[in-house]
Amino acid sequence: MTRTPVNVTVTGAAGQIGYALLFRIASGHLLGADVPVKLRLLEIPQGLKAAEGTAMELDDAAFPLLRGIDITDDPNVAFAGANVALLVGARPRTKGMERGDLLAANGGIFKPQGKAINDHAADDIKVLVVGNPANTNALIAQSAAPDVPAERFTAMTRLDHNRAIAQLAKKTGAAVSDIKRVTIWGNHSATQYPDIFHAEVAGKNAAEVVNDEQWLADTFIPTVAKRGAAIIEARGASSAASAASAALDHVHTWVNGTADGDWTSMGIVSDGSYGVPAGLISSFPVTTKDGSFEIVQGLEINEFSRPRIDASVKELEEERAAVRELGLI
Ligand SMILES: NC(=O)C1=CN([C@@H]2O[C@H](COP(=O)(O)OP(=O)(O)OC[C@H]3O[C@@H](n4cnc5c(N)ncnc54)[C@H](O)[C@@H]3O)[C@@H](O)[C@H]2O)C=CC1
Ligand SMILES: O=C([O-])CC(=O)C(=O)O
Repeated sequence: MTRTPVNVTVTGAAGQIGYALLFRIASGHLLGADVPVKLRLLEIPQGLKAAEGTAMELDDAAFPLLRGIDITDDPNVAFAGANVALLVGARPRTKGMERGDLLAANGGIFKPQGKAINDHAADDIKVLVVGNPANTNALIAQSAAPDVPAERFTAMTRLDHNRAIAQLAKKTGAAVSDIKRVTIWGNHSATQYPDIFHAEVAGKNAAEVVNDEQWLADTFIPTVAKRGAAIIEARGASSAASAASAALDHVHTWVNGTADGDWTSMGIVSDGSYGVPAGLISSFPVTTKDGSFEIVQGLEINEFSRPRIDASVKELEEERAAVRELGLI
């Protein structure tokens, strides 16, 4: 194989998502089965030993696509020449803690990382922020990287998107693969709005197939929006393998494109579409092609959806005000 390896930087590499993520990146699930990768693992000093253990296991798996692993606690080294950066390292939410509580704890991590990306990453860098609060952490990193096009900084709502597909498939008895055009709007938090009014189940409008607004309001939306908390309650730890899987989906779709007739959900810098104030990193329906994406335009937002989108966007505005106050943007 003559292809130049793609440099993939993963922060929080010794954490539980990192452990579920790295082996699948190395086996080709991030970029494709024919794309060699070099991994850069960024950890805090206390995490370096565990990251070294994971790197030993990666060696032991003898992945043909894996062309090297570097481990460091220096963001300037970790992001040097990076083509893809997965910003996972952060403090996970624990029982009873809301994402707002995490702003101050995690915000400080993302500013220096954004600056290191600005100064050292490759020109085609694509960034996915997974660490919570993901949208606002992405905003902090993006604000610290004025030389990188703002649209290269994205936040993960693909797990919410996938959760919404799974719940809709269960309700309708359809296969997951028959569900298209689900949208997550707003923040990756309990205020997010999973929207099925434009979605399809086996080619039919999903809201019409379900035909049960009470189920939408009282079951579907809260189940999807609070799924993270439900997993923590059940598992005693936050989602890890499903989060890793969604991170792979997010980047794979960004790089390789959405299927015809379908779209995905990504937290991206708003251009003002759908009344979301420009500059906020908010989740939208997007199509992707050749490594770039566009917001799906022209969707009618009905009376059920409008206040729900607005509520999540308001929360994002509050988070932005809070990190401004903390001097993080
Ligand atoms: N956007 C989403 O859909 C989801 C986001 N998450 C978030 O992902 C993040 C990671 O989750 P887990 O892997 O379960 O947490 P974890 O606690 O198992 O691992 C986090 C790792 O990050 C490392 N770390 C902390 N600060 C760092 C820094 N400045 N640089 C590099 N590494 C650093 C820690 O040492 C630790 O190894 C959490 O914020 C969690 O809330 C989790 C699930 C879904
Ligand atoms: O709720 C959490 O802290 C983890 C998370 O983001 C999710 O599972 O969606």
